Amino acid sequence: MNDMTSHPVTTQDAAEPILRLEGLTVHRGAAKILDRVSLSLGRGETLALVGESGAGKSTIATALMRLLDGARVEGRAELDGAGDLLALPERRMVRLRGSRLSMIFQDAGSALNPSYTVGRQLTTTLRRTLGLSRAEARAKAVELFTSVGINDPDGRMSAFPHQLSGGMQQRVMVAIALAGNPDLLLADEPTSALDVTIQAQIVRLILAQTRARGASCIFVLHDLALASQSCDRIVVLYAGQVVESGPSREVLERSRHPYTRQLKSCVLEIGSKDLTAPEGTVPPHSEMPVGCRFATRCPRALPRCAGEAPPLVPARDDATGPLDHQFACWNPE
Ligand SMILES: Nc1ncnc2c1ncn2[C@@H]1O[C@H](COP(=O)(O)OP(=O)(O)OP(=O)(O)O)[C@@H](O)[C@H]1O
Repeated sequence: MNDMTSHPVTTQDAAEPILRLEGLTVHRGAAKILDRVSLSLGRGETLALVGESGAGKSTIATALMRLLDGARVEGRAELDGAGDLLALPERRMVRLRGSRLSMIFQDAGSALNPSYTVGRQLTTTLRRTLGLSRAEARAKAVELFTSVGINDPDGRMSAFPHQLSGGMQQRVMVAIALAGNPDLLLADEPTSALDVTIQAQIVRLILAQTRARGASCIFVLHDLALASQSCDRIVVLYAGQVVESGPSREVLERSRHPYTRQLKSCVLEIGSKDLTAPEGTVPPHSEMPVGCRFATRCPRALPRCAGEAPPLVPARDDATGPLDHQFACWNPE
């Protein structure tokens, strides 16, 4: 089993937030896919979004990139020095994508363009984001391929995506995401399409490269053990709402929300991989309770929980800010 406590606790005095997300709400028709999600990310910090399938993790990342289609989005996402990502004109977003913020998608095989060599896809990004000449972009591409662990980087420049393994394709995606020196990386379960043996390597690679550049990263993961080992902070989502958040070690060792406890016990029982969901199912959007959304599955539910949604509150009396440990529960552990 993984050592879930090995990662250092990040302090709240981490630098000024690079991202402040406030009240992100996403509607699809009558369904509220995300409900007032707020989080802060310090410069150079790594944050994991954790929760079962359907919790809304990918929706947060995609909303930040402004790549959600067919959804109504409310809230603010203040990226330091750039303004509110949710309100900027599209032409500003086009410039920011790849240069200030980049996304690494779940399945590199479908995110890469099958018709162009991977070298061309990387050099195109380098030329667009850094304004390099053709020769400069090629040299930089080889350097980037080397830094993400691609063997024979020069030779691989002329490979098409289908000629590479899944792990290599994801390394190419990482190189493309890093090309414009973004200060915020969004990694959406970047290893879900890969063999278990390759998954940890890719997660480590992304975090090492993020840290080496002093960038920040939001990692979408559903493996709580991997999240706590690798990221500074954790945000636990349930049915589109934040139920607990804070420094990884605190959230893990002093979990207050019964759902976090259940996620944790699943990991402890099963080992680090293959997280199965806690017992029961998330209510469908059409039947979402008005009170705590977890109440229908919660072993500690009180009559109050069904009718009144609990607010996020600090886990400790001496808590001072949004980077502290917080939870939303009327009857915490
Ligand atoms: N394009 C879409 N059209 C309609 N509903 C969608 C769409 N994309 C996501 N949803 C719904 O939004 C909710 C949140 O989905 P999302 O993919 O963000 O969850 P997730 O936590 O990332 O799950 P997973 O781990 O399975 O990727 C789900 O109920 C999903 O069915």
